[in-house]
Amino acid sequence: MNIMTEADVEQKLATRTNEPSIKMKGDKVSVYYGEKRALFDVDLDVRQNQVTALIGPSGCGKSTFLRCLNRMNDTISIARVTGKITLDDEDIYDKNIDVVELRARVGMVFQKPNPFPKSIYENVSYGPRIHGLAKGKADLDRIVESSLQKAALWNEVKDRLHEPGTGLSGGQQQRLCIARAIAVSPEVILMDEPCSALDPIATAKVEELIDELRENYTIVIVTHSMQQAARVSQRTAMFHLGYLVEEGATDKMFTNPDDKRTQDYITGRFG
Ligand SMILES: Nc1ncnc2c1ncn2[C@@H]1O[C@H](COP(=O)(O)OP(=O)(O)OP(=O)(O)O)[C@@H](O)[C@H]1O
Repeated sequence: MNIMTEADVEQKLATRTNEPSIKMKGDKVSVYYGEKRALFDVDLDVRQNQVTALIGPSGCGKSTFLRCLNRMNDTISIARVTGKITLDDEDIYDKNIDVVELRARVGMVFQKPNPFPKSIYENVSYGPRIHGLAKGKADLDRIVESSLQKAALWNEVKDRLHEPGTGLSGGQQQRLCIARAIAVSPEVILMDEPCSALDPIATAKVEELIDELRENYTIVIVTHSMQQAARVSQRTAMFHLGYLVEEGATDKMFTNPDDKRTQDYITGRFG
């Protein structure tokens, strides 16, 4: 007998309604930092090949939720996560999950560009090397080039691959960090305010890149900029005081949200 899994059913329903399928699913996710509870029973789906923006006032739990998606909260000793998070229907908090492999499948780009103090080439080739993804030097060269191409940085750095990554401009460094994330062929890319340290021109470039990356990756982005959320995302999730207030199509969230708190936040009444 052919038994359908929950993911099969979702895929079927998604096809029928023309909705992208669900890549990651948060089910009653709560996070505690010691005694303090930072997230309260968050149910949130992340759809395949879409950009999901997490918005809300400072301290509402956006980054905390983002870090749950690749178990970065494991690195914070006082953090405790409850509830369930799946990636393609697989529980990422299961004891058999290899966290290093999970973080290759669900990559992360941080607020401040953080290239290693190594060459541009080494920044991008490090991940594929330690994950054994290249079959020799030529293959590694190919991965480095294609990752830099996909991060829209190749033309600017192809003649200086062996110079330090830290010598690039802020915007270039952030695209280098995106290339580094892409190099291990992730399925999901998490971005925590990736443009907050960039000037408007570099920000526009990264936003354009995010839109292109959506074709091949699923993206979740934390942003303080309402304009950015509206420009780059298809879905928006609004957080407030550790609760998910509402989630929906970005167009609707910015024109006709259901919750007054969303309305107040997007119109700049608080936050
Ligand atoms: N490492 C930590 N240790 C203790 N408390 C933390 C830690 N990280 C976050 N918190 C607390 O958890 C709550 C949610 O923080 P979080 O950084 O997730 O919010 P945020 O919405 O991303 O905020 P911001 O927009 O300011 O970055 C806050 O009250 C914060 O002080």
